[in-house]
Parts: sequence; C-alpha cells; structure tokens
Amino acid sequence: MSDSHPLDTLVPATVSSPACNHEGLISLDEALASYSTVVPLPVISLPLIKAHQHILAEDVLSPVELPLFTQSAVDGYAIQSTDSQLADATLRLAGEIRAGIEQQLVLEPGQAIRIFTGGKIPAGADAVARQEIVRRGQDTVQLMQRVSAGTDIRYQGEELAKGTKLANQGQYLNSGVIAALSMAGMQQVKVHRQSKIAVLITGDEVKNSKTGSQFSGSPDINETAFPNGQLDHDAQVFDANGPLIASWLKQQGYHSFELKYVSDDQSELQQALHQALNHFDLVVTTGGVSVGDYDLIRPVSMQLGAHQIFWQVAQKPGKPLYFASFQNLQSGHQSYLLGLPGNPAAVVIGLQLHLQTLLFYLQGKDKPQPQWHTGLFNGHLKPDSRERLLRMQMNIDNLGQVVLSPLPKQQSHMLSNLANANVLVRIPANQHFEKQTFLSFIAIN
Ligand SMILES: Nc1nc2c(c(=O)[nH]1)N[C@H]1C(S)=C(S)[C@@H](COP(=O)(O)OP(=O)(O)OC[C@H]3O[C@@H](n4cnc5c(N)ncnc54)[C@H](O)[C@@H]3O)O[C@H]1N2
Ligand code: MOO
Repeated sequence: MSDSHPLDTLVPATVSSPACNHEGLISLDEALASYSTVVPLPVISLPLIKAHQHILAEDVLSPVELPLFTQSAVDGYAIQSTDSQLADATLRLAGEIRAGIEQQLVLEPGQAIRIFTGGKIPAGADAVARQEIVRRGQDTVQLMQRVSAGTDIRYQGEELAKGTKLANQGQYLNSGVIAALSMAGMQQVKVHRQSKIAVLITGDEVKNSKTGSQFSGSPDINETAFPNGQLDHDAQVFDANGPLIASWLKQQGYHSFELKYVSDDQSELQQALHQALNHFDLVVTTGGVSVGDYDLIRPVSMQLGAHQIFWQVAQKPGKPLYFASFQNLQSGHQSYLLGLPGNPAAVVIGLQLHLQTLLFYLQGKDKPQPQWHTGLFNGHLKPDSRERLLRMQMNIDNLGQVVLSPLPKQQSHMLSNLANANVLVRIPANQHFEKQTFLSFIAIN
C-alpha cells in the first residue's frame, strides 16, 4: 500500500457523487431493468451436448416425425386383430422381430410374429398381443383375450409431425430439451456464446490464494485457485465470496471463468481490472464499492474508461452495488462490470438477482427478469426504508399452501442460515408485516 491517499491520483472526471440517502438510490426493479441495455453475446453453432445450459438462439423445428416408424409398445406378438375374434384364436408363429433389427416380414392371416418393445410392426399386423395374454405352444400362440385394432402399437408420427416446433429461441437448454432435440436427430444447435467471466475478489483482509492477481485469459478453476489453511494474522477473514461465486457459476453451467484475488492496493487493482475489462465479457468483483477510502472499484474502473450505469440500489443487503459498461475504443472490445459489495449476504443477492438477470440478457434468454412466486409469509417484520431480501424456508403445508418461514441471522455479514434457506423473499420498503401476508419469492439456486 502506498503512503499517499488512494484517491489522490484518481479522481475520475466521470464520477458523479451519488447521494448516500435512500432518495438517491435506484430501486431493485430499476436496477434489474437496466440490465436489458446490454448487448447480447454472438450466436455460435455447438454440438448438442456442448450446448447444454446455453440459451437457444433459434426456434428448432423437428426434422423428422416421431415415432420414426410404427412400432410395438410391449413384448408380445404382432397379430391381425380380427384373428383374436375367432373361437379358438390359435395362431401360427411365423418369425421374430427384435428392436433395432431390420426385418421384411409380412404377417398373413392366422399368423403371429414374436415382437419386442420398440420392434417395427410388420406389414399386415394391426395390433400386438402382449405376452401376458397368450398361451405359447411350440410353434403356436393361443390368444386368451380379444385384442382390438391398434392395441399396444405406437404409430409413426403420433407424437410429432415433421416441422413441429421442438424448442423456442431464447429457451434454456436443460437436459430435458437436449434429450428432446437429440431424439429428433438434431446434432448441432445455434446458441448464444457464454460470457467469459473474470471474478475479482478484493480486500486486504481476505485470506488470499497464492495464484496472484494476473489474469491469464484461460480458466483456472480448481482447488489451487482457493486459499487453504491458517489465517496469516488475526485481522484476516476466510474467503466466503470466491467459493460462493465459483460454485454458483458452475451450477449455472459456466465452467470457463477465471477467479483472482487482489488487495486494496490501487495499482494492483488497476492492473487487474484493466486486464479483466479488456479480455473478458463480464467482470464480477466483490468488495470495495462502498464509500470508504479504500473502496476503489468505481474510481479505478472509471479511470480505465468504464461508464457507470448505476451505483447504489435501495435493497438490503447489497446497497452499494455498482454496474458499469466498458468499451475499448481501439479494439472495440465490449465488457460489463458488476461490482458486488463485499458483505457475503450482499453477494448472495448479487448473484441470485443481479448477476442472474444480467447473464440472461447477455445470453439472449426469453423472460430474463426474475420469475417471482407468491407464498404466505408467516411472521412479523418491522418497516425498513430499503426493500429487503430475506433468506427464508419455503414449505408446502398440509393444506397445500406455500408457506414462507423467516430464519434468524439475516445481517449482511452473516451467511450461516443459507444451510436452511431455500428461497429469497422480497419485503417491500416502509411497510409493517404481520402473519398471513402474501409475499414474492424466488428459489435460491
Ligand atoms: N459509511 C458507510 N459505510 C458503509 C456503507 C455506507 O453506506 N456508508 N454501506 C455499508 C454497506 S450497506 C455495505 S454492503 C458494505 C459494502 O462495502 P464494500 O463493498 O466496500 O465491501 P468491503 O468493505 O470490502 O467489505 C465489506 C465486509 O465484507 C467482508 N468481506 C469482503 N470480502 C469478503 C470475502 N471475500 N469473504 C468474506 N468476507 C468478505 C469484509 O471483511 C467486510 O466486513 O459497506 C458498508 N459500509
Ligand atoms: O447493503 Mo449492505 O449489504 O446492507 O450491508
């Protein structure tokens, strides 16, 4: 740390001085809406499996009909249904059709063909007698029940006609959609490229990994990225934010991100931010965005050319949240900076609401805004001038109602209740809440 005041050499011309009172803050909804101004990432074509957890950039129409051919739904015998009306109904066995084996067999009246689930129905057959309803002889099959036409047959095209829409532009490719596309023979899909993300954990007090703060431009997320062992002195804290962000990103399907630690030293921060803003699509920082003398993320980023979109949101936790855009005028490289406050609970809100919404806009997702659900709040709350996001436990009671139960330890520096929380509940500002109030929530993921 240099002897001079950290801001002596850094008074960016573009910094306004937003008032720290609540009137000067933007609302949570305004902050979330402002992410819609970002430029979505380019469209690329990916093999289906690699496209998992990406956002589809085009509607996908089925190139085939499904099922692909008329087939048996059971293990049994392909027959003509009229033969099952006969008094004796004993049919001659005339061959076998297995799933996946091409056969040119034709079923004649009075015959049965052994067939297995998924086997292609032979010409001449209009029903399958499942093996539980037949009595099998050496070369004969006696039907114990009448079987109507169409029984236990899956017809070609009964699920989908060729050209049916299978998936929509803007849709998230979860494993179910991947399977539906694969079943229709799709091998490549157009998706938005995922954001390349740099994560910068700041703070002299945060126990550091030894990997240094230089970004290499390639992902390095393995256990060596994180600090181990003892604290170096008793004013240090263990890092909560690095593992929080890394595991959250991985859960969202982002495996290509780089995470570094940087101290509150101005030149170190300047170097790390310069690299990150110029080589990544998105830079997520923690700490250093409040009003303290060593809260340098805003002034340093603005001196590097970042343009503040907003700073300070009327939310609790996470008030000093900072969002900026950056464009390198020479290379044209565009990136965004989401500066999350250092308090770990503020980082949770920053990920679940802000980063999630921002990423959805960057990836071109439909419905990018948080999809709030409603539940019955079961407790008391005093008014607060900031909208609050409380960690709660959501359960379904024995009447089938969605019930939200408050948890203790809600302050910004506390995280232990996350072990029991499954939702974030939105508490509007300046209102007194009693039991039996409907409130909005999202699941914590
Ligand atoms: N005078 C004022 N002081 C503060 C205000 C204010 O309006 N006026 N706002 C407060 C609010 S609200 C928040 S939130 C914090 C955010 O401050 P910063 O973003 O600058 O974060 P830091 O000061 O760097 O850290 C805050 C807190 O979190 C701990 N921390 C930081 N990083 C980690 C980490 N990786 N793992 C675990 N814990 C971490 C850090 O030690 C601090 O205790 O500012 C208030 N101050
Ligand atoms: O906004 Mo801060 O996270 O309330 O403490």
